[in-house]
Amino acid sequence: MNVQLSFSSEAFSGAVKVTGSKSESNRLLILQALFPQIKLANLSNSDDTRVLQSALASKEEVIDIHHAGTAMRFLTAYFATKEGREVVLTGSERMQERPVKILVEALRQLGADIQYLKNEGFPPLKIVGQKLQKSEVTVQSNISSQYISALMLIAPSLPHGLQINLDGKVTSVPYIEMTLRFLSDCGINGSFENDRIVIEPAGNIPQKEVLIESDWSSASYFYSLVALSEEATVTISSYKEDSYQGDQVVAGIYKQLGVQTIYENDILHLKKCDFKRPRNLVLDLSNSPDLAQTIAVTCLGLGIKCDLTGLHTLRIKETDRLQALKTEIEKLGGQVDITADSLHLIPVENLKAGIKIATYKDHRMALAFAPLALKVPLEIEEAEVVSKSFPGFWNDLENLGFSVINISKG
Ligand SMILES: O=C(O)C1=C[C@@H](OP(=O)(O)O)[C@@H](O)[C@H](O)C1
Ligand SMILES: C=C(OP(=O)(O)O)C(=O)O
Repeated sequence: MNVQLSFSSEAFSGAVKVTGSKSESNRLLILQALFPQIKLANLSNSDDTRVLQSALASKEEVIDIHHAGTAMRFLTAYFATKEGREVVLTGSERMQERPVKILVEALRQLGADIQYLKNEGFPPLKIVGQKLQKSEVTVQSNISSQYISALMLIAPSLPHGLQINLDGKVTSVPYIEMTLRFLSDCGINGSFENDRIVIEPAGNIPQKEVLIESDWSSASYFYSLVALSEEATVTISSYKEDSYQGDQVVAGIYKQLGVQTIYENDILHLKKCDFKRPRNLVLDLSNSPDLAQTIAVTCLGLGIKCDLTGLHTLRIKETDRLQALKTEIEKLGGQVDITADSLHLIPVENLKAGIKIATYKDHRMALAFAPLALKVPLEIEEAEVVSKSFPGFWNDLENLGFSVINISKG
């Protein structure tokens, strides 16, 4: 499905209920599988959460988690501890190119039995569950925090808990902190100081209901919409000021781009306001990599230069996001230079109209470029990709007054 997007006016208002955070949901589903006394509310309706949930319920030998990176990494650790269970964990073509070796090596240090079925270091994996007895592991920490969260999530179920020694500069730190906070909320003691994480074995975990906050990465697309509008107020729910999600920094970043955030109970009011246009927006996004595409596209739409650094993880996500951004922004007339870990954008005064944006099976390409329709009509290819994190997105855009026309490919 391709969609043609346009907007008749640059002024709009409306309210949107955003689904639960997929990062929070996927951590809590693993914890719930280990400790069934945990109950969850406002679970994400994203594909990535659905595949994880059905994988946990599955009795099949082959489990396909499609494009879901957290599901791949968290389930690798989870099944490695399931004594007596044998599974083959596989995923989409792209998932079979996303590295998992660091995690597999770490689990093997603990005594896990995991074999690569195709290419060394990549899914599919054959996992034969074992009783893991060791209590200390060293893991390379500059490639993906998901490996570390995966180890932390199984840690309380190990007989002696786990000490995780982090080797190298730690990336995507807020996601590790989120994992630690949920462990603590569930009554599990742990600490994360410098290059060491310690998680104690779970004692008697009390009954616990956890309310999952809505997704801040998804919220970023509404920040972009408001920033690109002439005048807009969008109300999104359900959020909290003391979020566990690192992508909450979007509120501070978009303040510089003319979006005011007002917290009212669990509702966020995003309001277009006067602002002093930065000449060049300079940001290190190593703690919030999923915001990079949103911010680059907003800057393109506002005609603001930007220098984004800390993007070393972007090349191994759903697609090579640095290359994908460069290709699509250049189609619209902008100029982009990329390195292994940075992106430099020089915007263009008049964006080219009617461009087809390719999405490379990456939900965030579709989600990030859609708000640009406030500035120029455009087409998003394979628009259904948004369901990886945000299935209701196109409906929500229509409710805000966008014209979203489903057209056939070509
Ligand atoms: O733990 C998580 O929920 C995530 C961690 C991040 O990945 P990396 O640590 O690989 O950057 C992020 O990009 C991803 O969308 C979700
Ligand atoms: C990188 C992402 O997800 P994952 O790594 O879990 O596939 C994402 O949602 O942007």
